[in-house]
Amino acid sequence: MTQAPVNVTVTGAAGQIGYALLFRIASGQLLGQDKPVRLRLLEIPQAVKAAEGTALELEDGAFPLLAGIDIFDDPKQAFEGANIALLVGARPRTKGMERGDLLEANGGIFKPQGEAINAGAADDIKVLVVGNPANTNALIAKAHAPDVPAERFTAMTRLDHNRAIAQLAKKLGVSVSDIKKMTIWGNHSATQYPDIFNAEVKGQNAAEAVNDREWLENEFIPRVAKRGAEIIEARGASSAASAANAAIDHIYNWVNGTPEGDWVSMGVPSDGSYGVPEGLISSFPVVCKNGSYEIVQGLEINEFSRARIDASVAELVEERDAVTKLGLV
Ligand SMILES: NC(=O)C1=CN([C@@H]2O[C@H](COP(=O)(O)OP(=O)(O)OC[C@H]3O[C@@H](n4cnc5c(N)ncnc54)[C@H](O)[C@@H]3O)[C@@H](O)[C@H]2O)C=CC1
Ligand SMILES: O=C([O-])CC(=O)C(=O)O
Repeated sequence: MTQAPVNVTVTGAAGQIGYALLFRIASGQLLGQDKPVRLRLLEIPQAVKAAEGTALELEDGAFPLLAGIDIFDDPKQAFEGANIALLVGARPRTKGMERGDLLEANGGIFKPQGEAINAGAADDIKVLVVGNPANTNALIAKAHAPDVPAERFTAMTRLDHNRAIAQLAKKLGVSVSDIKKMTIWGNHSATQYPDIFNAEVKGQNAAEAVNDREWLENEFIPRVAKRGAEIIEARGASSAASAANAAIDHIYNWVNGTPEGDWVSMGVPSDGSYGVPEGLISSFPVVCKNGSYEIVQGLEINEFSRARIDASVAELVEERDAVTKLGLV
């Protein structure tokens, strides 16, 4: 081992994403093959035993980069010294639950977690919220961590980004690595907007390469935006390994940078770019370098894109207003 272990806190560690995620973190895929990690797992008391079972399996992996595993049911302890926090555990929507109930139940999780991050995380903390509704949960956590720079709170739209690349590659019969500069705008929800007007395929504009408005509007956009539901329908459970994969991609790029000539999508606090109200956690194209990110500036937004970005951002404003009313931000 070449350096001190990085503390990685993972919430919802006993869940299905947690099971797919932890082994990849332990194997060095989250941060890089030269970076040892110490896992700090947070679960609700009823699920601590299951998390302990996963920890036994992690031990059995004999991962050279895994420096230790601690399991907690108290957020204050779990986030102590955290350098990276993956907030996966959330309250899922259950039958008969209204949107307001869901936001309130998640407020009960993300408020104390934000406070715990504020109180005890390391100065270089980077937070990724995966648990849904991811953008607004990130907004709640950020609101309760006033001492942490706001830009350290991000929400996951990388799964949507990866889904969009895969669908576009399939349509054009090219490799996923031929596609660059994909963007997801807005909320991680069915209103999200996957933008191919600014994407490139082998250096050519992707919208021109596709040249099929009917496919774009009626297949590609709804397919990507509703892919979560399609997976649930097929699998009987929501995306787990692909979500874990996207979380790995998100943090890996944030820490190690994005490749030259490309960008990724991240839900980040808006600085007002592209008319998105400041402070909202919305998905943007970002370039990462030296452990930080910047929103890509100067992209052309045509009328078609503008209407879709505005619709998704309007939904984010509604969610923010709802949690403001509940006193959660
Ligand atoms: N942003 C994205 O692209 C995606 C987000 N998701 C979301 O990720 C979340 C997790 O998904 P799964 O792992 O499939 O769910 P799961 O239900 O299998 O696991 C969630 C785990 O979180 C734990 N948990 C609940 N409250 C907690 C708390 N206060 N502190 C710590 N742990 C807590 C539960 O005990 C459970 O073990 C869900 O909200 C899901 O909707 C899923 C796929 C993609
Ligand atoms: O749709 C869901 O419940 C899970 C999710 O966020 C996704 O797969 O994008």
